[in-house]
Amino acid sequence: MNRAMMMSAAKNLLTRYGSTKNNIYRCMSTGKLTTVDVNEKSGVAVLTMNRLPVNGLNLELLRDIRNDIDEIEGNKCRGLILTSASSSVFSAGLDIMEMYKPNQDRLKEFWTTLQDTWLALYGSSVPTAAAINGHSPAGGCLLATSCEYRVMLPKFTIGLNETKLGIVAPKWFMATFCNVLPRRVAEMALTQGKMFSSEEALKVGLVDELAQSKEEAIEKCQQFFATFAKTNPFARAMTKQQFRSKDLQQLEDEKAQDLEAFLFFVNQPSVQKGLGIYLDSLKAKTK
Ligand SMILES: CC/C=C\C/C=C\C/C=C\CCC/C=C/C(=O)SCCNC(=O)CCNC(=O)[C@H](O)C(C)(C)COP(=O)(O)OP(=O)(O)OC[C@H]1O[C@@H](n2cnc3c(N)ncnc32)[C@H](O)[C@@H]1OP(=O)(O)O
Repeated sequence: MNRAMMMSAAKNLLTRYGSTKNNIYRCMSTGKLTTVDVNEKSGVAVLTMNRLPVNGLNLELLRDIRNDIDEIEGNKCRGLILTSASSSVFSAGLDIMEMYKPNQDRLKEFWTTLQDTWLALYGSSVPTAAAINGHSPAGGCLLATSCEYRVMLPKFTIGLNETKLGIVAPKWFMATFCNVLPRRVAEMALTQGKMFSSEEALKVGLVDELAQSKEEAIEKCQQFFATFAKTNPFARAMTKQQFRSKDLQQLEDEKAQDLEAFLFFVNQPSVQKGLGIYLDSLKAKTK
């Protein structure tokens, strides 16, 4: 982050926090595939993904999440908890149908919206946490690890499994993973396409706590936010942004090249073939 960007971020944060210390704000749901509920007392917003059955991240769901994050930031919420309306899947990751035999204009829009959603979530000045109440592969894991804290229910799985699908996680997926895990653990897991059980994820630090129910997970996320009670919100947000600025700046600088690499990669006949086989295997499971 250069000096001008830092000053502008500081100005935004001062405007947000300057005179609002003890007030409670209300946020409103913006999306059709998401809901946002704000706890009137704590000011914490719960953003629920609601594209059942598996919260596949298609263009419309990503747009809704992105708009919600902007609205939660704008409404001066005290925290953002990301969770799912499904009782078994947090998010199945990117909707593979967006990448398989794609319409090229939509494909571009899809990837650009994913980039923007990540920039908004990873760079959010609002404290963020994920209540992971179901499986969370690939893009689902990206969303969860973009948050500052993770609480997961037992007996589910989480990880970046891209290599198992014959695709390569982009650099910013890897950076997000490395922000949570020791580099060696991250490299091993990424190259193996490893999906961690909830219990394994806790052990390596991919998640911070386990909870027995969604309600308990949300409560634990709220408790995490409470640890900031005696900190200055502006100083907290600036500190977070400085920790993450290198990763954020890298994607900002390379957005166009990243899009080009994605389009080139996804349009390779071998990748299309692999995605087709993977989709068939998923569908065969349900027959
Ligand atoms: C040199 C290169 C340099 C740089 C690289 C440049 C570019 C990189 C290029 C690409 C990067 C892309 C990064 C990709 C990220 C992703 O997120 S890819 C998606 C990965 N996701 C998965 O692998 C998860 C697959 N799903 C599951 O494992 C399971 O569905 C589940 C564990 C999540 C849930 O299990 P169940 O509850 O049993 O549900 P079902 O399996 O029965 O599924 C119900 C229904 O949903 C369909 N479905 C599931 N997941 C997806 C999905 N991700 N996309 C689309 N559709 C999905 C499934 O087929 C079922 O459909 P129906 O049979 O009901 O029609």
